[in-house]
Amino acid sequence: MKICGLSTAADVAAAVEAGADAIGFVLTESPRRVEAALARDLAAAVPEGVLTVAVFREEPAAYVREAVRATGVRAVQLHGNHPASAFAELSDLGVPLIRATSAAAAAGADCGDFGEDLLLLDAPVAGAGEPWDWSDLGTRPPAGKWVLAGGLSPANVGAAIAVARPWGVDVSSGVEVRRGVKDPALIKDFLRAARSA
Ligand SMILES: O=C(O)c1ccccc1NCC(=O)[C@H](O)[C@H](O)COP(=O)(O)O
Repeated sequence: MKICGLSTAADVAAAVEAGADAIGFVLTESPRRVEAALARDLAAAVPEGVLTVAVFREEPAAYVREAVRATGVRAVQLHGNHPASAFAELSDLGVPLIRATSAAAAAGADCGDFGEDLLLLDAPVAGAGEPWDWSDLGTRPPAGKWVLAGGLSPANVGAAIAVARPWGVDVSSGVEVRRGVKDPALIKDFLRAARSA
């Protein structure tokens, strides 16, 4: 269970306390973008058992590499149309690589096709809070570890898990009161609903 787009110490603490398995910091253009120095400080307060993830779109490998070094995050999530070589280029970082892609663009994809450690199937626009039709995934799931994202919320995550049977779930907009502003109560509700699904 990953909570993405965190930008304050209070929200990070709320996510950790409520049982998040992973926490995402957006280091690409977004209303949720955080500077590397802030991501470093927030990540430093996260216990080892919770995975910290740096989220990028199509920045060059050198930028990703430097951001990982500067922030100390323990996983990388790449959105966009990356070729397999982009993952190969980052494999020596020694952190899990997450391939985040629009499910529509990646029909029939399996985790590992591009050398990634985790496949994240998202809505066409990342971070927009738009649900999509994930019902087919229950009958034709990707092989390996995959995460459902895009328009999830405390209200729909239970039904989404029941239908799509993902390995994990990821949320951003659905635990916000407005774009970029998280609500600790919604984070708690989301994790409780996902856990009991
Ligand atoms: O959050 C963003 O603004 C963002 C911008 C660019 C690339 C990725 C971004 N977010 C990535 C995420 O992991 C989101 O949690 C995921 O797309 C689901 O978002 P939402 O539909 O808002 O729950």
